[in-house]
Amino acid sequence: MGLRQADAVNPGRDDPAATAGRSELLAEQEYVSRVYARLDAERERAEAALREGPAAGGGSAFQARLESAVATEEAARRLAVLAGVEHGLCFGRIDHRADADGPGDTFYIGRIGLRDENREPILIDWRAAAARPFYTATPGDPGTLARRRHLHLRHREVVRLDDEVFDLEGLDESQRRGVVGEAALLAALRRGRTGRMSDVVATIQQEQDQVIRSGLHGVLVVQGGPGTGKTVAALHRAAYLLYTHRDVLERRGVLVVGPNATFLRYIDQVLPGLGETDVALATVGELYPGLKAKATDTPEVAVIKGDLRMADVVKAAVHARQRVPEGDLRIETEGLTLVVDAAKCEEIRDRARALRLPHNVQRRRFVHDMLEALAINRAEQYDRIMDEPLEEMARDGGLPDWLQELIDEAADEPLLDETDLRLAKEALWQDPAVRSALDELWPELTPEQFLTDFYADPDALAHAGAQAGIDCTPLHRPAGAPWTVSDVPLLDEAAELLGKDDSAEKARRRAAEAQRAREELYAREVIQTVDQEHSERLSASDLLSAAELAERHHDDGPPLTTAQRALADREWAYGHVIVDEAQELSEMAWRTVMRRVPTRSLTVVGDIAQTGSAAGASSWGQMLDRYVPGRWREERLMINYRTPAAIMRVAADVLKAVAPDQTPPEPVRDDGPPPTAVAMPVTELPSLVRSELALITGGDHDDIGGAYKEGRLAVITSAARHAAVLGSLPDAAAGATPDALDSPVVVLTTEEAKGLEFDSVIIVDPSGILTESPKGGQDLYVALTRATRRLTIVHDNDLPEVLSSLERP
Ligand SMILES: Nc1ncnc2c1ncn2[C@@H]1O[C@H](COP(=O)(O)OP(=O)(O)OP(=O)(O)O)[C@@H](O)[C@H]1O
Repeated sequence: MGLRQADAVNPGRDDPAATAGRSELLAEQEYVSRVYARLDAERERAEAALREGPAAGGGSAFQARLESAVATEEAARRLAVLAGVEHGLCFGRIDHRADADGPGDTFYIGRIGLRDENREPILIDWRAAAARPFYTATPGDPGTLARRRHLHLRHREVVRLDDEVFDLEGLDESQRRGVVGEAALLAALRRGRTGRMSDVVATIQQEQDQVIRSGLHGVLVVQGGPGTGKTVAALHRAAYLLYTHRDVLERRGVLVVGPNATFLRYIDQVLPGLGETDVALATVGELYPGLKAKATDTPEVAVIKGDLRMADVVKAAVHARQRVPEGDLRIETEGLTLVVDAAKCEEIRDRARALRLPHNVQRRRFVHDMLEALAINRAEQYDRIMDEPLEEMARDGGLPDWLQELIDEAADEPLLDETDLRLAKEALWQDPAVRSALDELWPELTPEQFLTDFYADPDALAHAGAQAGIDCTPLHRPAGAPWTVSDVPLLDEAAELLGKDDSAEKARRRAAEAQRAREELYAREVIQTVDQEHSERLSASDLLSAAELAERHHDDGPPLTTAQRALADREWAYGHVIVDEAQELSEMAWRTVMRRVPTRSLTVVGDIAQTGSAAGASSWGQMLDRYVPGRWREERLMINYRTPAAIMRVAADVLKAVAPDQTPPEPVRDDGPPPTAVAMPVTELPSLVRSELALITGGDHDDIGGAYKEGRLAVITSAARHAAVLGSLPDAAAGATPDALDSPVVVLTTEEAKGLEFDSVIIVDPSGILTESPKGGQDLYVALTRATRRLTIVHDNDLPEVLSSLERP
């Protein structure tokens, strides 16, 4: 790992090393204060820009409004970035070795880059190439570094320094005396948990750095056991990619897909702390705009809904909504029976289908052709009615020559000319009987209506299932049932196949586009002007393209961020997508995700050994080869930063039993007490929870429902015991709700605990967890690896064999 614990600090007052340490601290404090002063100056400048808008100048009112929009957005964004980086702004320093040309360079590394009044860099952004040695140097391969220093800050005060000296020869005498501190990583890992993930920008490890800085293009799989920092590395990767490819990604956006809302809340502070405030976060259940599906299906139903064959099922079911009548179409209206014969109906349907457009767009052709057939039939019937008196006259004594001539002339003309036909069709479309007959045959459908109807119709389920070779009968459910997470990929599939009849919208947009093209040209000129006027600020063109600016100017109301606009648009194509806990996604969920990133620029983060969903992945190739055959690359993370070694040994026993081909990660921590197993009834949980809480929060708290800043405990239970556990801990938070993270004690199922971590974990009913799902072994492995400090297993004298190595008090 390349980390070396440095010498003990806090020696006596007269100790020369202590004196050197103090002066070193003072020197660093001076530098850090300068950096914060620059941050303050930048903030003041952004605030002033926000207050005052652009400097008054010539130009039209339109130009003034555009300038104001650019300046305001730039200032607001800059302010958000500057506010997010206050904590631990400057955390590192690297000293390059001196060489023949003179002393080596020194750089300070921070969350963002800053320059002094003379435009000289005083803080290097951690993502810049010049900062990379801070993360990659090891004692074995220090590159050109002589020393790496971690600066620990409390608010704006430098409280400790940790040094790793790679080359004592390369340091001068005063620098040698200044070697102080202990390894920063271990200090970071020992911190109490707060219910929110922190960034690790100061202590990124080499293998993680490789993941973070891997190229933008293609699919990168990050496979690693629990606690290896997959999530945290993926989030730093998002920040790195935005920094390095801002031109593409700021416009197209970056999406992070996580397993549930709690998890997203757990990670939502990491990116702002890294200076990135505009990344879209969503669960699979939120990928269909307008819906926040949280409910889950039974494993049997989830497996069916996640099966790739469901794409064919949806297609067959949409096809089944494009019907023709059993025989001829007959519609009673205006005292007539309008008729379109069966062959014509089929011809019309087939012609609409042949367009190979979405259902709702094809419907326009179907309706159009049907109305035409009906109009002609109506005209023919009227014609016959008109002809009847003439026929009678002809029978009774013949027609006068002039009338016969008129009739012969009319016979050569079509029954309806173009205008007659259009008017007739419009009139028929207003006729409720006609409209309902055509709606019945080829209805206009929203994805929600389509899927609701489909689930509620056993015949439709059986028919579409048979066509795709999968039994869909278990999907039957009444209309009005809540949407589940597994429904979302099916809604998305349906949305693709149904499409929207947006002809009216398109016409409006075409007119608007012409107007916008003119505005865009104008905006481009304004951007150039603003760039020149504020050249030392962030360039306006860095932030906004002319098209975007014109579009924003055009809209009323506050401008939306890229992330907001992307999340509201089902057809948005992201510049990069990160999928966390990706092993849980079904084949159908992958289809939904891939649709959102046509460039296939993805980071896929997960652990095949932790797959809990029966519809999830058993290998990465199973899910990815379909989209990028043989073209995805894999990085493996092997070190566990979360779980102490004693706990990890127990987890490894479980992994060996359920997935012998998987290797558990190597724990970096070897502290904390061994995990224990206690046989006791659930009713005794409160006293155990209380004593555990006292240990992780400092001993003076006894309020399970109160809020502590640090120290979190989770009770992870089988579904069978869930209600009983909750009953015995009425003050604890429950379930995967975002608020649960603020509570010191939370009760979770294994599914809900995925991706999270707690100082102390109590697992209730391990036998139940093992046996109640086909992936029970994986679920138990996940539960065992959530603890950062303490683990207790509560059982009913039925400890599974695989946990037999646990200590029993
Ligand atoms: N380089 C690092 N420096 C400090 N802390 C780290 C580092 N890497 C990981 N951690 C910490 O280790 C813990 C586990 O990280 P993370 O949740 O990203 O792991 P994971 O691989 O996603 O785990 P799981 O698969 O169990 O969800 C977190 O508290 C994280 O902050």
